[in-house]
Amino acid sequence: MSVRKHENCASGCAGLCCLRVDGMGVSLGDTQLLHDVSFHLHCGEIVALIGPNGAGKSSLFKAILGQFPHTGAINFQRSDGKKSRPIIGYVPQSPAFDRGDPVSVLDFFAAAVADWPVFLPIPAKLRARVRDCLARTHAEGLMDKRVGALSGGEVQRVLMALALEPLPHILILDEPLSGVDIDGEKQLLDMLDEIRQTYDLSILLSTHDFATLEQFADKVILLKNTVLKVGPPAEVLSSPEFQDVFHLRMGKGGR
Ligand SMILES: Nc1ncnc2c1ncn2[C@@H]1O[C@H](COP(=O)(O)OP(=O)(O)OP(=O)(O)O)[C@@H](O)[C@H]1O
Repeated sequence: MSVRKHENCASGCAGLCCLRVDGMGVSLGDTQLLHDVSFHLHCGEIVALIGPNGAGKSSLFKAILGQFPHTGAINFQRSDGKKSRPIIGYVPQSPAFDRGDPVSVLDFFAAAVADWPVFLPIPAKLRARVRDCLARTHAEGLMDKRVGALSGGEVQRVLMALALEPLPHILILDEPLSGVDIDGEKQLLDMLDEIRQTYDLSILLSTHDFATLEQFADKVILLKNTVLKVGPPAEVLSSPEFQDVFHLRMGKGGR
């Protein structure tokens, strides 16, 4: 299922490792949010991070982004085998625009990618660049819409387009499916698959929507302050760890 074009990755993980987290811990003040977190994100993979509220999913993302201090190691393996800082595209949890916000998607995007003041007319060249960026997530038709008038799915497509400029090595999405209806969810998941194939990047996302995991995720990480289980969706969803964390009582016949 995965598109793995980085055959030349030098070492570890059968030469396909993209992001490697080893024994990572995160503490804020006296509170330890994460401990002994280890996992690999392979090139071209879509990996879903699941866990109950407060499990530390957003904190894990923030540590990878360098926003939270951490212990342990977070390494990125480039396709030429060297270690370096990756470009990471990030869409935070529940970003919302004020419903009355008069700023257009074009204005918002131009301000974000080119520091262009919203009160100045946007030159044709910048407009074309914004259109091209939005086209990566099929959101170019939203360019002249007010950001406050976007649906949940449309907000995600615009913010994902922003996270893809410049094209990152890793795309991190914090609960991209929340606030998105069933049709929008299908569109977003199809788009994620298209993005990873087109741009050859790895995607790490958190979700509480377990029903769709088998459709799109190559691998699932079950987190509750540490990694409890990693594996293909079906394996994690049927694991005792998953049942314990979500207080499920399964009969002998499973589901
Ligand atoms: N900046 C912060 N300062 C102090 N505690 C924090 C901070 N950010 C998160 N926490 C705490 O860390 C714990 C993990 O929070 P986090 O947001 O990472 O969990 P989560 O798995 O993303 O939860 P949810 O599924 O509800 O979004 C929570 O108890 C939270 O209160």
